[in-house]
Amino acid sequence: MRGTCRLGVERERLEGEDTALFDVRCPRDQEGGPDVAHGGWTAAVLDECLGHVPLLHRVLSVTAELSVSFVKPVPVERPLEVRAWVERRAGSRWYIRGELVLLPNRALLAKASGIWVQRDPAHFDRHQRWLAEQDAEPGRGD
Ligand SMILES: CCCCCCCCCC(=O)SCCNC(=O)CCNC(=O)[C@H](O)C(C)(C)COP(=O)(O)OP(=O)(O)OC[C@H]1O[C@@H](n2cnc3c(N)ncnc32)[C@H](O)[C@@H]1OP(=O)(O)O
Repeated sequence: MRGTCRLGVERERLEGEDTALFDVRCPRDQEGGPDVAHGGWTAAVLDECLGHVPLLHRVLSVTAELSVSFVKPVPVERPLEVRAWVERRAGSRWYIRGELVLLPNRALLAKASGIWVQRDPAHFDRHQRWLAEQDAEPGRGD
């Protein structure tokens, strides 16, 4: 699959059944320090890539948990790669891990693990109904 996104994911592909690879480049406007990515970009791109693994299996899911280790500063505007793989599945829960590396040497820059929960397409309609209830009953809080 080819395309671009605002996070700088340029290409994604499955490698075997349970691993996906993504060509990534941190855009200059995601800079958090001189020539290095903001940590929020690193977390977001790992969320995006790891969360695409269920989608590549035609499963709609949302992030329930995400843990990121920032190993080294991430340079902007350099070719990077995210590798994401399924560690295990339990019912509707996908336990996924991933790594962000600098090409061409594959130096490890960040790693992540998280849980994605399968949802049906009504997930966002359900959210809108919940939001309408919140608006109708300000102060309820649940
Ligand atoms: C249809 C999918 C389309 C996929 C493509 C878009 C990908 C988007 C990728 C993302 O950006 S995900 C964004 C970051 N993640 C989230 O927004 C997830 C927010 N959390 C949840 O929706 C739930 O906590 C979660 C589904 C992860 C938990 O599922 P569980 O099975 O562990 O718990 P449960 O279903 O009991 O839901 C926990 C609470 O969330 C509530 N909930 C679940 N789905 C909801 C919903 N759709 N709208 C409103 N509330 C919802 C649920 O009622 C309950 O509330 P209470 O504790 O008050 O009882």
